[in-house]
Amino acid sequence: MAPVLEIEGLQKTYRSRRRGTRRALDGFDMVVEAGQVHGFLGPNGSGKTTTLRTLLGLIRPNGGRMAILGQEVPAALPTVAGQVGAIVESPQFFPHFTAQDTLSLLAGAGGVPQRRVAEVLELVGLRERARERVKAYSLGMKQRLAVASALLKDPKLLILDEPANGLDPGGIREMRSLMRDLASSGMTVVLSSHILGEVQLICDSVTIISLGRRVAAGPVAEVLAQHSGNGLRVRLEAVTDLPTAADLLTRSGAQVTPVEDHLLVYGVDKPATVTRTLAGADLYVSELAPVTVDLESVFLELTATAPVPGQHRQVDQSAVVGGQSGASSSDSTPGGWGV
Ligand SMILES: Nc1ncnc2c1ncn2[C@@H]1O[C@H](COP(=O)(O)OP(=O)(O)OP(=O)(O)O)[C@@H](O)[C@H]1O
Repeated sequence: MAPVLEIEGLQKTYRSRRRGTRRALDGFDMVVEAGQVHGFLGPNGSGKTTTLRTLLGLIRPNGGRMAILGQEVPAALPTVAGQVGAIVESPQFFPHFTAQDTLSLLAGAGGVPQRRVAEVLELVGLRERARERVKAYSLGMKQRLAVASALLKDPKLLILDEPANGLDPGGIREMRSLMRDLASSGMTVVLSSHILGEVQLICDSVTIISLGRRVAAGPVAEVLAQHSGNGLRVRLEAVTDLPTAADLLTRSGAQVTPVEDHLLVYGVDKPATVTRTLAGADLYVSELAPVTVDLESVFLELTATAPVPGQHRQVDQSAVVGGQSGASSSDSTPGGWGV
């Protein structure tokens, strides 16, 4: 079966008189298989929104190819649009409309049966507040309404840019179970997020983008395993023996980093090498465990965005190409992608 989403070698360069030429996507690749919840991760300015907007036909790319549900886009967008629900950037709603009216209007415009309105209000937890005006909604309630609008047409592919934005912890948990339920019902969900602990809990697979290029992709467990580095955490019965142990292991060829009450040991062929080396010097191991990494540390390593003490990281990830281009920035189409 063809992947639900396929992007190959996507290029996007923004040109503007004032800001010059900036490369936002530099040969970006992404594949999402059916029925997955897929996390799309990257630092600020790395090209996530540009990718999603390009995919939805809101921006013209400079190169590469994209396919949704096996059909090349943007050419096939009129055919596949009915099967894609998306929220990219905060959608704007009429403040004086209620959620019920907003969704009824969108359903009417999109040829969706009105009974679906009640279904999606229930799904996102807004049923009891559906008859209040949107202007009285909190940020999290507006976010739920946005998700409801993207779900109206019961899409095969749901694309959400920062769906947990503004949600309280309970809301984040509800959004997590909603995403999982949608995926179990056969929907494919692509979500961009900066809440990496959440992504690790929700997502089956991830793509990490940095500087407009893919730097990691695959099932979450595989991405974590590839970056665990086969390290070992070593504790000894006596903390005072740690310097001696570090010295011994280093001399046997391992890379050793002392961390408070234990050692991180890399570059040994098997755990038994550590125990044998240390036992030979009457040093006894009280704990020997593989170093586990989380998505956040993999992300920080791959995107080189870990905080450095005393430095203020500058946010922009995209590369400036040459100087002022003189070309106009007319390649962006305004508008959203509701029903
Ligand atoms: N319309 C535009 N004109 C010029 N440059 C743009 C435009 N839109 C985005 N960019 C630039 O392209 C780069 C990628 O931006 P993009 O919005 O895709 O990043 P992002 O990964 O979604 O970031 P964030 O996590 O902050 O939402 C940034 O340097 C941004 O300033």
